[in-house]
Amino acid sequence: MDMSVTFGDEAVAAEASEAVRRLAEEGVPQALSNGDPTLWGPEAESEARMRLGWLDLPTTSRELLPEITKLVERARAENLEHVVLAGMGGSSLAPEVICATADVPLTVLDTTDPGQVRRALADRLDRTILVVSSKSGSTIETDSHRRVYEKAFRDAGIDPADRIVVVTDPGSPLEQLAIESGYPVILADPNVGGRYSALTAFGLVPSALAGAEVIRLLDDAAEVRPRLAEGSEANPGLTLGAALGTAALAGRDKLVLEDGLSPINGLPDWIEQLVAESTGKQGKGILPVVGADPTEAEDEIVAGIDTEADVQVDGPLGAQFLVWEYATAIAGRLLGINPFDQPNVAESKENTARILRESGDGPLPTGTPALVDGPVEVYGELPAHVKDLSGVLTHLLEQIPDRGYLAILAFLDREAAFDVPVPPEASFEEITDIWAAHDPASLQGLLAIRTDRPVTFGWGPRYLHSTGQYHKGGPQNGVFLQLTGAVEEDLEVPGKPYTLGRLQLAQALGDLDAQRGRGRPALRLHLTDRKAGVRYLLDAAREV
Ligand SMILES: O=P(O)(O)OC[C@H]1O[C@H](O)[C@H](O)[C@@H](O)[C@@H]1O
Repeated sequence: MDMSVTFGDEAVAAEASEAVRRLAEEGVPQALSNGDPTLWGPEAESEARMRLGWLDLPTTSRELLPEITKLVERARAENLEHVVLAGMGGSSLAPEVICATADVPLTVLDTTDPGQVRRALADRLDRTILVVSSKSGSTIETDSHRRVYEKAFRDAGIDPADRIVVVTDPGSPLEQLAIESGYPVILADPNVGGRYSALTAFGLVPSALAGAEVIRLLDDAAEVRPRLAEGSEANPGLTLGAALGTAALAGRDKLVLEDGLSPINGLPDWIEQLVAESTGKQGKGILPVVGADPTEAEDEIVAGIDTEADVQVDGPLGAQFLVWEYATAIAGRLLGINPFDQPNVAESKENTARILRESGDGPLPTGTPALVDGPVEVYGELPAHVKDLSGVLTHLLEQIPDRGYLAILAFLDREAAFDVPVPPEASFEEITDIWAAHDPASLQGLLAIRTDRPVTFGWGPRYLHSTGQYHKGGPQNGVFLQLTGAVEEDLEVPGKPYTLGRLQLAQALGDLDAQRGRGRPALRLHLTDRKAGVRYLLDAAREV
């Protein structure tokens, strides 16, 4: 299957074609293909100089294959069939889509929800292999997962050194720890940023362990690679980047991502991080909208993966990764931003660290609820006429400005809905209905039909490493609805003064501080009983 970018929207096609011509005249496609770090201006140059390694990965990553094969053979020989990946953002989003597309099971831990981590721990610990992936080697969630698993392995009489594999950058504190602990380390290419790292060790190692055929990804990427030097619409990365960039400049800066019934499963979540973190800064950016239907709003453009849309991007997964990365770099140039930094991500992390530090052993600074409706407490400022939960939701929707959006950010257990018992004779449709009725993510669809503005949904803290950059650094027209929940059974983080549940709440509060500090409307709904709270909230949304 060949990589292609085609258009269902003539206006987008015409703008893109004109921009392709201009960019070609300026020599941009050739320069990008050659790894020229000057394409994003003098301020971005030093960062870009060490962030363009992704262009060579279809060739350079092949060096990893013998090492990966050895790891896979060892895991097979020891019957380690449950592959758990601890990694945030760029360190887990690519393996998630690679494994979903290959239809091989991978348990991804990119959460601080104690229930979700407990579920992973309870699943075949005796046959678990844990991949600890972190480029920086200092990400708090990933560090916590490693600590939790080390203890669990030891408690079960298993040597962690037999079960933990580390993927990190050379020289990181995690590399050092791995060496000291006797964990095998696969070093990733340091000249590739996290969200561009799908075809590095970060994408390949966990995916191969889970059973995906990773060489195919490199072969498919290698096949499209020569076209990325071309100065014409035969260059799919140039065409896609020109379309995204010119559409955003013309005001169509909400990018609805659809993968329909495509054989590629879940790529929009990966694109979401790439596009949001790369472009959402200096008050500019492209907002990816995943999991929602197009609204036909004027500021929207729809991209389809192997699916008819304004811009349709067809091709195999390995080539898609490379083409979207190239396109994002092109769109970044057109928008006049540095697509390789994430200047606002640290802010929420710092807020969280401060909140944990200042609260010591005492309660976290949650404040007092402005309203309590059933199992839901509402934190934040509310006008006097708002008396119940559906009033709260209506109030939030009314606050979305022109060209703005609502972001639902759920610091909850992403898998909890699937634990709900289903009758043994239930049909597939009945089962999915039961799940949806217990899934906080259903709130996105329920609120989306009550506004003509985009509604996004992100799981916390996962989104902090993805759209969180856009929410803080992009155009300031977001309205934020946070969901948190009471913790029934918490989990210690060995060697740390916080539990996972405490960390999770501190992360929510830290990001809320960042949004409120910018004057954005932001409310936190706290579910004092999670299961009842989700149902109550979804019912309230139906009444809006
Ligand atoms: O791989 P790590 O260093 O643990 O980083 C994981 C993620 O964390 C940060 O928040 C960055 O903004 C992301 O781009 C990155 O993918």
